[in-house]
Amino acid sequence: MCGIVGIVGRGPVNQDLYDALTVLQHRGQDAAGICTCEGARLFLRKDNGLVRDVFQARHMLRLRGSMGIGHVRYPTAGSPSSAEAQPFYVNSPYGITLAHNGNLINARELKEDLFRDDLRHINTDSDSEILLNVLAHELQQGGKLRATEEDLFRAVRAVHRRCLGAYAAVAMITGYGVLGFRDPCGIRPLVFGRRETRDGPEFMFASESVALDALGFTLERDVAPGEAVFIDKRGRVYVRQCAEDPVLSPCLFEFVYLARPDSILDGVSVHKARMRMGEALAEKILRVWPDHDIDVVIPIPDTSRTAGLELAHRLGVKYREGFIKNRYIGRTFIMPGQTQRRRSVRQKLNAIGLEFQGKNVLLVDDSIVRGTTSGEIIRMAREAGARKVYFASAAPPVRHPNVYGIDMPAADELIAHGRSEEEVGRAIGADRLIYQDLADLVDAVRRGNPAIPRFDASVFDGDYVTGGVTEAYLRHLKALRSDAAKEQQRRELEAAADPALIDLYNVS
Ligand SMILES: O=P(O)(O)OC[C@H]1O[C@H](OP(=O)(O)OP(=O)(O)O)[C@H](O)[C@@H]1O
Ligand SMILES: NC(=O)CC[C@H](N)C(=O)O
Ligand SMILES: [Mg+2]
Repeated sequence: MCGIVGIVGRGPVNQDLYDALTVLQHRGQDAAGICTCEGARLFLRKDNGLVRDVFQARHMLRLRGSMGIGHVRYPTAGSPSSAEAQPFYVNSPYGITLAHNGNLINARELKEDLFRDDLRHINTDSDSEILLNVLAHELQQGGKLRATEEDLFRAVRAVHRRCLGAYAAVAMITGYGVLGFRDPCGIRPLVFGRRETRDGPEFMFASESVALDALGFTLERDVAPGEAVFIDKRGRVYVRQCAEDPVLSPCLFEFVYLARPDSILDGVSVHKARMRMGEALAEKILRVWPDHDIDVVIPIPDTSRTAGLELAHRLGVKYREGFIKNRYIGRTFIMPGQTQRRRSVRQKLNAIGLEFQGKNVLLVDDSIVRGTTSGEIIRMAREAGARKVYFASAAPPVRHPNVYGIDMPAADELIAHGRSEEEVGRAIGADRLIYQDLADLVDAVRRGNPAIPRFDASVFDGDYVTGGVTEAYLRHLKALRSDAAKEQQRRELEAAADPALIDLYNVS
């Protein structure tokens, strides 16, 4: 996932965009970018790094204008080069910049079509640059000097016809306004909100509602799957359903891990959904292991805390914070390489010995993906003197690659791939491992909004809601993005004398 934001304001928006990105930092730690618009002029600053490192005071001063978009990146396509940081820009027509969360499955075919039929050059390996150019091409088809909102909606309709995969996006049309749209399955989240000022209302799009809260915007609603919402620079809002058969199918993993607990996505409070996950997991433990001998429940910070607390409560067992997290180390799962992830777990978490000594502990995590965290943490619990180390996961086994914006490209990097639950338990070194059932996980989320017709649960069940995910595609993805392939990319980038950024003039 990545985090995206777009604001149409009444005064300068640079600080608000910056603040919103810091609140969305948990969705992407690799690169950050902001593009603002003043009159007919765009200002862009993007680079690799955390938000606080990418934007210095001198950049902020130059990001002028009362509308803009921003992005924090967690790459799922292309390379980690700063040239693939977002927003992306294309000059024709109108000067469009775009920030994207998700992943296009048919990026290869689209790139070929853009080159052969649409005569468009794509300069990077990022699927987001492709999405932008499809949108731009379709807008250009209108052949007008100035686009209307109808032209924008027509272009989004064509994007839906051509693009396959997950895309929640914000696009800024220079001097005109900001457009937010979501793929027909609504896999990745996108909300918009409003803030009243003396000069009139201001509007904001964001991946998660928490960014609206932080900036004093009131959540209006989620952008519906397939829908496009356009806010022009005067603050007029235009809304249109642009997909023929939209079916809301949000990614379950957003609720398990990706989103912040204080967000509300598609009407579901992430915090409450995680509490229900903990309850359901406790019920399962009581069902399959009624005579358990668990002395204490210990969550693995941060994400599993909410589920862990409820689980302990329902089991009637003590809950203790046995691991302390170094608050200056980010999320390990979304780090780019396995060596870095493994090292970071040890640096990030430290055990408080007395919570473990001589006890049978149940460690709880929200999910086990590559098994980096669980394996390391179980070792730490034993070193701290635990007698028995049990492990519970608030999500079912992750056995299939993700193709919709989470960087899990190769099945064989997932610890549960090709392994039974018992085998995973042995592989991570647990005395017993309990996984949530998929039906219980779905129920825990759906109870927050019973109107959600289905979820993308592909990492658990291998059923990809958009269709079109072939064996050949999965092989292609693995070849491009396995840990080994990424390591190679990283080395090549480092070796390049000047990984120059060929893009819109970048504020330096
Ligand atoms: O099996 P793995 O491949 O290790 O992935 C799963 C772990 O990674 C995530 O934690 P992370 O450190 O990213 O973030 P958090 O602090 O939000 O829990 C997640 O919460 C699990 O703990
Ligand atoms: N995680 C995401 O949403 C990634 C967006 C886009 N595919 C990129 O790699 O930059
Ligand atoms: Mg974690």
